[in-house]
Amino acid sequence: MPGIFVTGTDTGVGKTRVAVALIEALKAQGLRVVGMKPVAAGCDEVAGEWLNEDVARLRAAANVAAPMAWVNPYRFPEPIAPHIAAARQNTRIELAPIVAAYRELERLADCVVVEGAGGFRVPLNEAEDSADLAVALGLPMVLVVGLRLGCLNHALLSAEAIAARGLTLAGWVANGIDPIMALRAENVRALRERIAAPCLAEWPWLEKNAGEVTSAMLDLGPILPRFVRR
Ligand SMILES: Nc1ncnc2c1ncn2[C@@H]1O[C@H](COP(=O)(O)OP(=O)(O)OP(=O)(O)O)[C@@H](O)[C@H]1O
Ligand SMILES: C[C@H](N)[C@H](N)CCCCCC(=O)O
Ligand SMILES: [Mg+2]
Repeated sequence: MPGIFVTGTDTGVGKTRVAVALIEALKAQGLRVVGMKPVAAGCDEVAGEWLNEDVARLRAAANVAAPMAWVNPYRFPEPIAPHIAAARQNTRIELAPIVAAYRELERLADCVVVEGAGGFRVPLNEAEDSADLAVALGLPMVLVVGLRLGCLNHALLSAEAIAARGLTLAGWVANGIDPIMALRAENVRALRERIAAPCLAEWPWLEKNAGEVTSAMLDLGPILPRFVRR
């Protein structure tokens, strides 16, 4: 059964929010959904274990329980570039165990929502990057665009790179991460005119206490057929 790979124009652009919203929206369709964060850099120590906040949020949103080793095969304490974080722990991130963990999750659920680390070309080891992981998993992509000055270039480069790898951009989300961005609507329009894939959501800047996103905040319509059993 299929999954979806959530990437972004950068780190800190709202990928986890979108991944959680996708999980919520897919659950609302009656599907069994699990999240996956293959590589997480930046952990808190909880009861002697390293725990990453994104991983905790994806697990909390899922309606399928899965072992931590499958949901998050690689975790590193420092919130830094993953290949550097791995090297500093004398580890090398390998794609094969991630793909194997994904296959296990695929067996458990109707849909696996995978959140990448940072943007599409973030290195994972000296030779491979997040784009190679997306290709190895062969998943359709959702691109989260963090709306701020500079995002037009980052979004169009990301969309081009996704296409260049032969991957499908299933949709994108315009996420208002800058509360005082000038002419936000005009910028979103510029992206709508240039990105062929559907815009699944346009989110304003949300106050810290606005709570978690809900399934209602995402238009799953254009990508739902990918998640319905034939
Ligand atoms: N629409 C929004 N309005 C206000 N704040 C937002 C919005 N979207 C995301 N944020 C905030 O921006 C920060 C980054 O969001 P998030 O953690 O989802 O990004 P990310 O792309 O998953 O980052 P990472 O690369 O670390 O996984 C968080 O503090 C989040 O609450
Ligand atoms: C620590 C952070 N929140 C992410 N997990 C990793 C972001 C890596 C970005 C690397 C880069 O593009 O320069
Ligand atoms: Mg995240």
